[in-house]
Amino acid sequence: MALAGDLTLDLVRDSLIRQEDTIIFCLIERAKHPLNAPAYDQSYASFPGFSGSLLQYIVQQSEAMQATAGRYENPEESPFFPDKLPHSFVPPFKYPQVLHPAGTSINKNKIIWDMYFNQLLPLFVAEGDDGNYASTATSDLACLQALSRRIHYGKFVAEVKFRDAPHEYELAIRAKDRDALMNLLTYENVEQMVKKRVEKKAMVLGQEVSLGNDGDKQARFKVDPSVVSRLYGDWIMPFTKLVQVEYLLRRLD
Ligand SMILES: C=C(O[C@@H]1C=C(C(=O)O)C=C[C@H]1O)C(=O)O
Repeated sequence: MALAGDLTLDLVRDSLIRQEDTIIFCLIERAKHPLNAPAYDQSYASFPGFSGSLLQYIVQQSEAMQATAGRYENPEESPFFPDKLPHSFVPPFKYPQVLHPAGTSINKNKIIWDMYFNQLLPLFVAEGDDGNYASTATSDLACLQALSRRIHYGKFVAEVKFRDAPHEYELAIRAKDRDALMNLLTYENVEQMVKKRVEKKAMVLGQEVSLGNDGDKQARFKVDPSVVSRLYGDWIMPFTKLVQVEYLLRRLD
């Protein structure tokens, strides 16, 4: 969603809520396949002129192709391999200038990548190997992009919170007081609601749907709803808040 100048916290929250659906659908798609370890093994395949795993190959090549089609011109998008990107060939679109320009330099994709592969993936995919490595890596890319977009959306969250209470934020920014900024931007009640809502969405969006009588069937979900709640509580929201603090620290530059 492109945000106009009349950015409000409600609009920003609406976008975050819609992005929950995207993230859960992406996880459901990835969970179709087992772990498929060779996709992440550097020694499994060699691509001409490229060193890395099949997954890295798919991510870097896809990002490069999407960059030529203008994906990273949008301030809501952050690439995983920013050093390797070609220029866009499409006519520039006038995205509303909402963020302070220093926001562009914030990119937390390294910690998102590590969290996704080292912590999250083993929690929601089965062990095993079905050989579908290209499709698996494509699903991983979709998950990574959805998580990255959501977490970097913290820049917009921070901007709107700053505009709503500039004096309070300015004091903490000038004192470079990260703890004070964290306290100002944290809403515990919102976070509890988010965790409950994503757990419920994982149940609704990931349920088995059949035409028979479902009443006596044990509920089975394509992705464990408690994992989705944990993903938000342990990683997505803390990382989004980290983006918010880092953005605010640069907001008066
Ligand atoms: C995004 C917000 O800011 C903070 C971060 C949250 C998140 O990442 O979902 C939720 C609540 C706040 O603690 C918000 O207030 O909506």
